[in-house]
Amino acid sequence: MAIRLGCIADDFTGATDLANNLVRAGMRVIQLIGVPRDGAEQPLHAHSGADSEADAVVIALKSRTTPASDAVAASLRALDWLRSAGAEQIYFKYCSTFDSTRAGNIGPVTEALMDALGTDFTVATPAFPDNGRTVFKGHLFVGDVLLSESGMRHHPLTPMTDSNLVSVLGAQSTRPIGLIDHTVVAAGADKIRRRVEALREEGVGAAIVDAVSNDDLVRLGAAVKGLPLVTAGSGLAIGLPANWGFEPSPAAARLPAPRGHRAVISGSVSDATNGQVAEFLRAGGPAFSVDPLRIAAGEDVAEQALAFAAARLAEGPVLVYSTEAPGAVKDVQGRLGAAEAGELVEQTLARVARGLVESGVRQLVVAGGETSGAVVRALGITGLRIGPQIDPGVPWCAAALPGGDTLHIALKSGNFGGPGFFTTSFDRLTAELA
Ligand SMILES: Nc1ncnc2c1ncn2[C@@H]1O[C@H](COP(=O)(O)OP(=O)(O)OP(=O)(O)O)[C@@H](O)[C@H]1O
Ligand SMILES: O=C(O)[C@@H](O)C(=O)CO
Repeated sequence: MAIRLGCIADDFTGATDLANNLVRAGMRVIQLIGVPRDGAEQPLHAHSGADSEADAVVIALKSRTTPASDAVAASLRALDWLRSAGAEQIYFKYCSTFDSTRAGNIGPVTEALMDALGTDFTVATPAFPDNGRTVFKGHLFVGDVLLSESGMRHHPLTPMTDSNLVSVLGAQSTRPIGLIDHTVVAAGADKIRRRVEALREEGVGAAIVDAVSNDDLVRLGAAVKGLPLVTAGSGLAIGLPANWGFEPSPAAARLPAPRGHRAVISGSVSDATNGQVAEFLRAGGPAFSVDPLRIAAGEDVAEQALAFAAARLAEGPVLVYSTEAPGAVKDVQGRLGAAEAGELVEQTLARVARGLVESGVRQLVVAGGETSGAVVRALGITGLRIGPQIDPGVPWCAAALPGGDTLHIALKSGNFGGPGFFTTSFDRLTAELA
């Protein structure tokens, strides 16, 4: 089997977000957790818990905040794998809030991929209008405010204090960065292509592209047909599958029927997840709170959580969460150290995930990018087949557990999902696939 589109994503939940948009536009997609070690021959069904057919493969890396040289090396390994699997075009996926620093990693990875592909031009747009991310005159908006006025300005690792993406990407790149603005994008694919040629002649290496609507992304998608490399958030994915003749079809999202118990593990501390936990508690769902200070004091909190869950799994989804409001998280971080607190919580939630699966959970929602990485690794999952969307950016997926069983799993990025996500996601799975 040869794939059409090969994708490299800089984190786990971001990879699923991209895969979701490709599936919605008609491609069958498999997401791999890291670059497979055994090379291109490795059968994809070993990763996905379903058949091996895929039109696109998304390789999920953890390269958003690593040193730039590590991110480049991992991305080039992923590129090699995707090219040997037949990929005709490469898509580098980063965050819709352009999470990066002056050192990278969006610029360095983009330029390394351009060099390896021998291409002199690419596009860059984090626009994802379905989730409120739009780019206008090169400036990124999150909802109604500029990126630099959004919560992202306080991000601990990648504080985003400049909304002008031409200057943000310029600071991370050796090549000149240009702009394809909304007047060009609105005029259609031919006009965009002509602007690309003009920028190329000026020696521009990459252009930020305005997009304020899905229609803009569809026009851009048509215009970048045949470009060896595109770079974007997940939004551009809605415009690419049509270049190979794919059309939206429920068949692209088909997964095996769900079975087994249901659970939610939440280690995300974002505003959206805090709201989802509050809504689950308000509705009276069974929930166990993981307290990092008790883990640090030596209590076996994972065991306590599993005992709590075992008695309630038959009732419906059980939630195990460490999610707290920013003030409480800061307090814990002040006492334990931010990295140490994160590590303790991730290890505990990963053990809880293993125990829940041993207790028969086969439908699992995980909230938080880092948390998802820890859980997926603990469960020995190496790949996911992408199924139907729950909310923008979050699909259900099927994974093969090491014993051969299928686990339905949804990896929710911290900021995504509606307030009722922790219950509606299961209703959605039943409605779509049962
Ligand atoms: N109560 C808590 N106190 C301190 N740290 C916590 C607490 N709960 C979770 N954490 C840690 O905070 C980090 C949250 O990161 P994670 O990526 O999982 O979620 P997020 O940042 O909200 O989501 P995303 O990255 O998808 O936007 C993890 O390392 C987690 O272990
Ligand atoms: O693009 C986004 O916002 C998400 O897919 C993501 O990358 C979250 O980490």
